Amino acid sequence: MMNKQQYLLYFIMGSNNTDKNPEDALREAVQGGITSFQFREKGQYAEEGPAKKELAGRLQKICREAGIPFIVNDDVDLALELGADGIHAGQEDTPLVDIKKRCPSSMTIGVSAKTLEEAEQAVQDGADYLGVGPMFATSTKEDAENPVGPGAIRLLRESGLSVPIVGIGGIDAENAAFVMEAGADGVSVISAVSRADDIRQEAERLREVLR
Ligand SMILES: Cc1ncc(COP(=O)(O)OP(=O)(O)O)c(N)n1
Ligand SMILES: Cc1nc(C(=O)O)sc1CCOP(=O)(O)O
Ligand SMILES: [Mg+2]
Repeated sequence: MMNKQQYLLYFIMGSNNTDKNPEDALREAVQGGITSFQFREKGQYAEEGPAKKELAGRLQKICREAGIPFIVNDDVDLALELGADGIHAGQEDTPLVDIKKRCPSSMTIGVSAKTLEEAEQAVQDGADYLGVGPMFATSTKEDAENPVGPGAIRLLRESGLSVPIVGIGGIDAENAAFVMEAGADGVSVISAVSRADDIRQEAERLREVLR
């Protein structure tokens, strides 16, 4: 199970989120201080089948060696086959109750929520953390909704939710503080880190803001 500190800088990446070799990109992000990683292999040119599993295994190994939780996006079968540390599911993905039936209790289960109703339902169904977004405009997720802003996290906290929360969507070193001030335990980022010229330096810059 992930501890609260591990949500601080939650990096997400698939092979199409970087022009670099994904293993090199992840290694650089680890050196820069990311605290957890989600394998999100989807969209154009995404690997599938055995190639997806092999890539996931190579990235999982890097996380293991660094002592960083390795979370799989959407794909419960892959998470179980690899013995991942967790799984993240959106509102349109495998229902949380089904994930809970299949996965060991040691696995961290994250759920996307952008409204109080979705968040309360997810917590009631046993989510270990919530991913709330988009905080800001993003072009990384093709089907992203309109930004809900850090206010969405503030609302969840004011409503009494104490579950770990990460903000996601359009977050970078310039705006991450607004997400934390709203009550988040951490930020989830893709492009701010994966597309940086110097991935290690950008992760370090984010860690500076988050500390
Ligand atoms: C930490 C975190 N929060 C939210 C999401 C988004 O999940 P979802 O809505 O299922 O969208 P996809 O990522 O599957 O496109 C996430 N992946 N991680
Ligand atoms: C994967 C994802 N989920 C979102 C949500 O709002 O649930 S926004 C998003 C994309 C995050 O990428 P970037 O950091 O490059 O904006
Ligand atoms: Mg999903």
